[in-house]
Amino acid sequence: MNSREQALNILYKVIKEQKHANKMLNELSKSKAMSSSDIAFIYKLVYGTIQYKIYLEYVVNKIINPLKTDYKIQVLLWMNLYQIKFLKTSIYSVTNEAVELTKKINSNLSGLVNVVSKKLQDTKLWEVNIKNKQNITPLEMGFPFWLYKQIQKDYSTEVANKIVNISNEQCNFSFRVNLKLITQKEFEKKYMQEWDLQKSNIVNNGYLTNKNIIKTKEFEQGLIFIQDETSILAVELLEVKKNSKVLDMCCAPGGKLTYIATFINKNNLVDGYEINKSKEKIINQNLKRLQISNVNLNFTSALNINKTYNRILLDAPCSGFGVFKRKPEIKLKKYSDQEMQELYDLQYDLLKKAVESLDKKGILVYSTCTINKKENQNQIEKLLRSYPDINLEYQQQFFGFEGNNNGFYIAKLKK
Ligand SMILES: C[S@@+](CC[C@H](N)C(=O)[O-])C[C@H]1O[C@@H](n2cnc3c(N)ncnc32)[C@H](O)[C@@H]1O
Repeated sequence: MNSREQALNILYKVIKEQKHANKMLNELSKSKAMSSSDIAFIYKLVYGTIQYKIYLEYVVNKIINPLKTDYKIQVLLWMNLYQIKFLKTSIYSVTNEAVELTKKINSNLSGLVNVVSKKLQDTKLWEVNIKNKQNITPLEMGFPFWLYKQIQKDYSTEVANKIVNISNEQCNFSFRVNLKLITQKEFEKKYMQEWDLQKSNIVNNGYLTNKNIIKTKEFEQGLIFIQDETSILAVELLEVKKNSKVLDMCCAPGGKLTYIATFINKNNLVDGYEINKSKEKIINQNLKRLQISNVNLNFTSALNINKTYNRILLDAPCSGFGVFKRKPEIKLKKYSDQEMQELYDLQYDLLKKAVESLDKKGILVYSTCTINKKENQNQIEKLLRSYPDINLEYQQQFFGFEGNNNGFYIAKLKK
């Protein structure tokens, strides 16, 4: 199977069947079935087509009837337009490859794909002509109108425009040092210059780099852990001490759990809860690589907790509308009202459980990777109204344009 066919199959599964792109791409890359340059090309085709899918579909629909065209062929045409417009691939190679691919899907359609692909090079066709001028940029950036409107309503047009404009950028690559194995001082002495690192402005243990650190022996040996600065911040705000009694209520895949564990004594265990047992493997892989053993994992709902703690992290399940840069398929996700309501209810039930499990003078950090006010500020406001013994010490909505990061929300509360 060649690169374009692989990309098309992955795209179809992501768009039609809501599968996760990064999971399939990682598996493909691990299988070593293709060269690293082919893999890089597939990543580009898949992520780029998803990022701009809404726009690509709009343009392609000017020349085909979507109701009468096989869906896989439509995905192929979106991928073709992405290559022509954004990768500047020659029309000759795009069309030829697409026709060959179509023969495998339905040879009757190869004539149509040939004609449509050639038409897609017409730059007039690429123009966006819609009545609502405010929606032109969101459409050009492949950003869903409903989400643009929601952000405008929650914050402002300026914030919404800034989010749209950066939504297809590659975000900063950041990591933290595994304090279990090496101090920051030792690490910096050895790697600061060699890896051309920049220290984070918002956390103590955070570094930005352009180096592909996943391929280094230091990554394999567990000296570093790739993590957004905002996720690192959520843990640092917990002020974990050596003998703190710590609970991580929603812990898979263990990014924050493994950081918490480095602040407490070796024989002090951090309790991690995770409802999804299928994530046990990935948590254990992270624990093993980072050589961390002072955790006590529980695969059940955090709503079943019946102990108290003086440090609680609730990194809640959320809509994810903050991580378009890393997971562009989030742009294509539309939850029903009922699904959203269930999510709000679960988040609030978990928050209530967290407050009820928190000792006096204890610290609770609530975080999500979304920019949706109803999952963030509104939940905390409601909590503060219901629990007068809880104080808000810090609250920040990161939108993702401040330091080329992802959208993230953090609230730090004290009893
Ligand atoms: C945002 S992720 C957590 C990420 C994790 N804290 C990290 O830093 O690696 C939210 C997790 O909550 C889990 N979850 C959802 N409902 C839960 C519940 N009732 N109890 C415990 N975990 C739950 C999900 O399966 C998901 O793995």
